[in-house]
Amino acid sequence: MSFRTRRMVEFRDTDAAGIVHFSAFFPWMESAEHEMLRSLGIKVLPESHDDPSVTWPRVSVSCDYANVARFEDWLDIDVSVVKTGRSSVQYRLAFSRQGGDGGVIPIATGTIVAVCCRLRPGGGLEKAVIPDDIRAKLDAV
Ligand SMILES: CC(C)(COP(=O)(O)OP(=O)(O)OC[C@H]1O[C@@H](n2cnc3c(N)ncnc32)[C@H](O)[C@@H]1OP(=O)(O)O)[C@@H](O)C(=O)NCCC(=O)NCCSC(=O)c1cc(O)c2ccccc2c1O
Repeated sequence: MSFRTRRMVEFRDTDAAGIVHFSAFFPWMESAEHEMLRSLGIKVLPESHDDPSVTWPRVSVSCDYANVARFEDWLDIDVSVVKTGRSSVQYRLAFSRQGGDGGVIPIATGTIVAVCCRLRPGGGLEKAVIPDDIRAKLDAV
């Protein structure tokens, strides 16, 4: 199973060559991940340092590019959980668009590894085991 969302390519996402700049994919990857977490009822960020809920700093992010995308293209983003570890979760974010013939054109594939952490007073991060209820939700994606 995966979570699907969409983004339209805005003018600001494109470069002098008229195609989506490589860096534009990273905010889309992040906001698609957050949208998926919210859809599962998982808080993206604790409200305060006293809030016992967890936070998800990333330790690795990458993106591979297969085909170009252009201004006003609609991109489908399929978010899936590749694996959950003790504290880490690896997401795959597959970008694609519809071709003129109705086929699917792969555009890019991103990977994010986030680590479940609790916020320490003062703002430090402490790695934490992914809580069972959250793991069960993530493993279903
Ligand atoms: C996050 C840390 C506190 C972890 O510390 P520690 O060194 O103890 O971690 P480990 O080495 O034990 O690894 C934990 C866990 O992750 C796996 N892992 C680590 N590195 C990689 C990697 N490169 N690739 C793949 N996997 C990796 C490792 O195998 C372990 O897996 P287990 O499942 O076995 O436990 C510490 O690393 C730290 O503080 N790092 C800096 C984090 C940081 O500053 N990141 C950039 C900014 S974070 C950010 O931008 C951000 C964006 C968001 O969208 C957020 C959304 C919601 C909340 C927060 C967000 C956020 O902070």
